Amino acid sequence: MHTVEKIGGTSMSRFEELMDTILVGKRTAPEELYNRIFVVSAYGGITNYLLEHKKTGEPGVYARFANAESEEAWVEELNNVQARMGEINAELFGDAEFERNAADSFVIERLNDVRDCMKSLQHLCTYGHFQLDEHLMKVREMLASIGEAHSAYNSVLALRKAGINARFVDLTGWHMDQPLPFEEMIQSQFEGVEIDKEMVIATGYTHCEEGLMKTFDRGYSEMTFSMIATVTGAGEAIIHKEYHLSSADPMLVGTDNVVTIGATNYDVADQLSNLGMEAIHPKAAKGLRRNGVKLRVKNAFEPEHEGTTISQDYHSEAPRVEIIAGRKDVFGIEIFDQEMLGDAKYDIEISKLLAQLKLYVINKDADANSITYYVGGSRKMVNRAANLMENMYPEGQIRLHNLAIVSAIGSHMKVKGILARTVSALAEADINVMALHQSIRQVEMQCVVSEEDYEKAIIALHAALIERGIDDIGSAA
Ligand SMILES: Nc1ncnc2c1ncn2[C@@H]1O[C@H](COP(=O)(O)OP(=O)(O)O)[C@@H](O)[C@H]1O
Ligand SMILES: N[C@@H](CC(=O)OP(=O)(O)O)C(=O)O
Repeated sequence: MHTVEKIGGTSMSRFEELMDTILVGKRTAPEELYNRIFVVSAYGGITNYLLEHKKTGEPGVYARFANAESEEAWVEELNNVQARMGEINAELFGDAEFERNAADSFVIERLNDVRDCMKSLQHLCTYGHFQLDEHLMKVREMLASIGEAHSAYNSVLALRKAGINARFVDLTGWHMDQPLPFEEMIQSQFEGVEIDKEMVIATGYTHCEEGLMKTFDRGYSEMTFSMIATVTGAGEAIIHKEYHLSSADPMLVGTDNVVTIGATNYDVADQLSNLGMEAIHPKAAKGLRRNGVKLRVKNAFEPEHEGTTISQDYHSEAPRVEIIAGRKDVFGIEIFDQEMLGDAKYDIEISKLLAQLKLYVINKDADANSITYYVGGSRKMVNRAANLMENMYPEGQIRLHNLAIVSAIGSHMKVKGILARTVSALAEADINVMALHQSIRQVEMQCVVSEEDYEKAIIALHAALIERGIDDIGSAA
């Protein structure tokens, strides 16, 4: 039985180490090397430059093109991407002339194609019969796909150079006549692949009728990964990350202080992804669950470690907080209006507006005459939302706050006193809790703090709720 294994962008940026761990290492026998399909993401940061920064919304090539900035602005950004890709190729292949030339020519060709398409489109849209808006999604898809084509193609070059029978499965549909539905596209591209004799490196991007970005947006490589696992009937699906899935971000709390999560469930994974830390794309989990494919998250650089199994029915036996997660760069958009009392229209209209502006609502809270939306996105879009809200509700007062959300998450937290312990840990660290959310399901407790308190709050919560533990808290609520 084979496995399907996804390698995230952060890990792809440490490719040489991957060769020694999950890709080749000490494996020599075909049964050790093959029967593994790898699905790769673009190198860390590349999709941000091609589209826009995933968290801050800072514009990349796509955003500059879509915002109708001058041609120079997006062309310059595209040239920067080309230069960055060239640097990655140089770092990876150094003096290996054949591979380096092949890698450079590959990306230059694709970037030239997309540059030509975008210029032609811009020209076409100077005629009133053609509207840029109608074609933007295609441009977005095309640009995104280059990130994954680049990293997959390079991986095959490096593996072949090391004597591995590697095969490039290009799902980007470049020069394809007609897009196929998602599942069919994967089926067709895997026809004739001999997984027991070839190490497949597939692009995390799939060109398909539905539009991968349109349907799933960022983090889409996990959708490709999940579809490949179900279509090819994998025994196990593995996500390789830079660290073990840990009790908090090891970069923030320190690798020695965090503990590795041995097992968790999809509910916890969804809370993480709502905060932007994608243990697994929520929609990708669905396909795997339905088809009974086992899922595991592993540290790409510690291949011997079992990692974390994710299942539907895992629940911690003892009540405890399992993960401290959070998000910086959160904007609180607050509207106060005395007319609001008892009128549901405000919330409906503002939610619609925020969705139109593609601002991601992480959470919201309300009292009698105010609602605050906690959103992620670019400052520019948040300002636009605030201006539009001012026009919609001239009597209302709109305020923006720079915030962070810190959250304690667990599969079994329905116990008395746990919320009090969370809040007092922050108070003891001299952090003001500006808002607090706990839903009745009690899978997470979110504390809204000022942006500058983010790191301090994560460290304080981890120390109080995980390092010191909550053993003395017991009875179920
Ligand atoms: N609870 C956590 N466990 C592990 N890593 C975390 C956690 N929270 C945040 N991170 C951070 O996530 C970063 C990116 O992880 P990863 O998922 O490998 O990226 P990618 O999306 O590129 O696959 C890591 O560098 C780590 O600092
Ligand atoms: N590179 C894409 C797709 C993806 O899934 O990436 P990652 O596995 O690095 O989150 C993105 O940034 O959205």
